Amino acid sequence: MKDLFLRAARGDRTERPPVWMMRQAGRYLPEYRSLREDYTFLEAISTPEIAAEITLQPWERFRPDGIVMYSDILTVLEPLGFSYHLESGVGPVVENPVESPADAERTHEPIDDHLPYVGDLLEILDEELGSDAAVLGFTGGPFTLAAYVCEGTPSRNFMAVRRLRAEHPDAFEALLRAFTDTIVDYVEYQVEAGADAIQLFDTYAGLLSPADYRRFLLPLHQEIVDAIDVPTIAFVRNVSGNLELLEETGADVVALDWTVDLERARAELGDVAIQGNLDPALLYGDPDDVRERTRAVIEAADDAGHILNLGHGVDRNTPVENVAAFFETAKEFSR
Ligand SMILES: Cc1c2[nH]c(c1CCC(=O)O)Cc1[nH]c(c(CCC(=O)O)c1C)Cc1[nH]c(c(CCC(=O)O)c1C)Cc1[nH]c(c(C)c1CCC(=O)O)C2
Repeated sequence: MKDLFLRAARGDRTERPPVWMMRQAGRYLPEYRSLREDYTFLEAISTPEIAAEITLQPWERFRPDGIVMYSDILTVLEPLGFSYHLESGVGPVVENPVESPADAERTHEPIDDHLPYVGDLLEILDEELGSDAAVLGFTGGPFTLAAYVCEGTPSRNFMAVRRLRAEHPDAFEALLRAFTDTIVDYVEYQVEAGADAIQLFDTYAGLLSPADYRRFLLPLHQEIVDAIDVPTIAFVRNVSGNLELLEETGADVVALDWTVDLERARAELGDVAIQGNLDPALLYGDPDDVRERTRAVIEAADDAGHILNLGHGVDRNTPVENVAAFFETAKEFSR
């Protein structure tokens, strides 16, 4: 329910935790795989009716409290003049990556000119779901997008952007600035189109040292959060030792990966709402274990607002029955 989702996002301890799952629309669902046979990824995300159908597939099965629009963080590359395509077995490939400091100096074209399909999708979802579920928009964060356009392909350690920070700190800052300006316009556009909440996925920002994070990135996260008039969720992986960096963004909800102990997080973070954090790999196990471990997450997060989620996206071959067990455990919980 939308109301339950929004109450928890604002920090209320709710009768049960609202629940959604990162990547809940996607490859673990047979109906998704079948629809994708007819469309490429970029066709699917840029055709509002198809994207809406995909977004609503998990809604039809599990009735989660939050529905995340089917899209990708890389769509904002287009207004900034980057081109990319999805290569099977590799992932998205940026055709004109950042290779020199001059490539980092960019201005963006209007969001509306490039991404009208995102607004159309949010409008369809808002109309379909009404008060039944919160519609979640999202954006990639400046560091994660910068990491991707410097590297050009998926990477384990994104050395190219970290090298840019060391060799050409001004260019590094200019690139983060260009993404932040684009992101601010993009999130305002999503809220206008009907998003009930926005998640900031700066997934890779934990690759920065805490000092660099604080210096280069935190003010930009704050700027993005400030621009959003609906509840915001901040997600960064691998920052378990520095959770205050997420709280200081000013986001309503701090999203945690599964390496964070929730009881410790509660103690460190006080009353801010938290989201997470079951290890997605546990969904390959026995359904009874999934239920037990999910209940343990709910109980550990007990004292203030909690939105139940995984610690990152659901993996592509996850048994649907375990996804169902996860959602059911949240819905059956009561306090
Ligand atoms: C770098 C990056 C990308 N995408 C993303 C990142 C940041 C890091 C992270 O949080 O994982 C994040 C992302 N990707 C997607 C979302 C939507 C939100 C959500 O569903 O929770 C978000 C927030 C959908 C998607 N993005 C993509 C899919 C899969 C599409 C398909 O193959 O059917 C989905 C559902 C494609 C994509 N897009 C990207 C990659 C690397 C891939 C391939 C992934 C893979 O092959 O496992 C770029």
